[in-house]
Amino acid sequence: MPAPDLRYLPWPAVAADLDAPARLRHLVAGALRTDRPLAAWREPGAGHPRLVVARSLEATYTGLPPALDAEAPAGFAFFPFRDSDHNPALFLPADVRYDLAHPEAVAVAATAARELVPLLTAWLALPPVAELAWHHSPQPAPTAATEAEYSALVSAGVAAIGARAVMKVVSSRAARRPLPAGFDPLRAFAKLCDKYPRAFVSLVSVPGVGTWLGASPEVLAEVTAGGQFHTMALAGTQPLAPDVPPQYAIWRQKEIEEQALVARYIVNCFKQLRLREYHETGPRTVVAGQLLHLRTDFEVDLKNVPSPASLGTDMLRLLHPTSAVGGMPKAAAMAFLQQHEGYDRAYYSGFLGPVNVAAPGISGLYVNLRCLQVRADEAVLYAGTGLTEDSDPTREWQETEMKLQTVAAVLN
Ligand SMILES: C=C(O[C@@H]1C=C(C(=O)O)C=C[C@H]1O)C(=O)O
Repeated sequence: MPAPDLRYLPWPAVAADLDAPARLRHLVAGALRTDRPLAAWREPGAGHPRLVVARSLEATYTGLPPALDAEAPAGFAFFPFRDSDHNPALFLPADVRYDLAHPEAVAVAATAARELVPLLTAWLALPPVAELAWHHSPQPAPTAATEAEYSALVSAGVAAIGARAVMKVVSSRAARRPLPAGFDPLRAFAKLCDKYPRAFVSLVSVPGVGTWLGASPEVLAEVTAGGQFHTMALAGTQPLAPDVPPQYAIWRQKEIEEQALVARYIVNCFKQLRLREYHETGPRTVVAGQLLHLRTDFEVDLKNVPSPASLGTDMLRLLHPTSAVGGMPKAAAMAFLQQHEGYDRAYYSGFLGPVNVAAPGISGLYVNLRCLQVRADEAVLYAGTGLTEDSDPTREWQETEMKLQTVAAVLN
């Protein structure tokens, strides 16, 4: 159904014969050429991706996490682990939208139509280009930890837990890999969509910030068409064994405790909001690419809560960064990471996703995991592991190696 606040532009002659993905490329080329921020994503289980292009970089700067209610502006949130000048919190207003399920037109927000329709008409009329000029971060590439360095970080984490400075902390590292010749982020995005149908697959490119690709298994805060709020406690990792059905996976005490801490953290957030009416399902074993995790789902029927419009917003502000990516207690874990981790996570383990794009009142924010940053001549990949008192540095290194494989699939 056409929305009243959108104008639909038909494709000009140069794009008339292009198929839906080629039209996506054509729009992305125009956005990159005119230095506009863009985000493409494919929701878990969805058949088609969507794209938003923001009218300008300035329009994307936001000091706060997005509001998750039907009245809030439509757009795509791209939030760092820690908000800073280098890694600003962004919200790309959905000024230009393209849904590959409806490839016949491009939608422009009525509020931006006067400025954007003439510009968009001009870029869409240009001939399609072969090479796209992706945005790269001006920051130096982060230091990639060696196995010895990562082991020292894990040992420091275990010592901090032993000394009762923290209960849980999630250490992480960056890994640098050369980009294969002719690496094409849009093709990599399509490959991630095919390979990981149950992941939230994303490609974000913002001037002065850079280009990020990912396939996340973890919902941070979701508000569905049926009026449900959903979040999850995801933790514990083991490789998917080829001949063992996931429901037969056996978990060690360490993983069970680690995941239970994340679940408890979510319950505490509900308590802070004095919310008692929620459904908890799990923990159960779920598949994420070549890995298994333990997951508990939390569902709230927004019809049954006193302030349905603000629950999503309030929960998002309490949840990020969850103990699945930071630790517990939150402040102590964040202080530990700041002091010991030794690199800038940037947008890794932040969150991202659409707000009110599919329709007002529908949002899906995911934790930015299993992701990489595309730089001019290399990719930076990120992975972390939840530590408890029993963590073993060699195993934790291997776990990060396994997690890196998810997104490294596009570098082969
Ligand atoms: C931190 C990451 O993953 C998180 C940590 C997990 C763990 O410690 O087992 C599992 C899933 C995620 O919540 C990552 O993928 O980098």
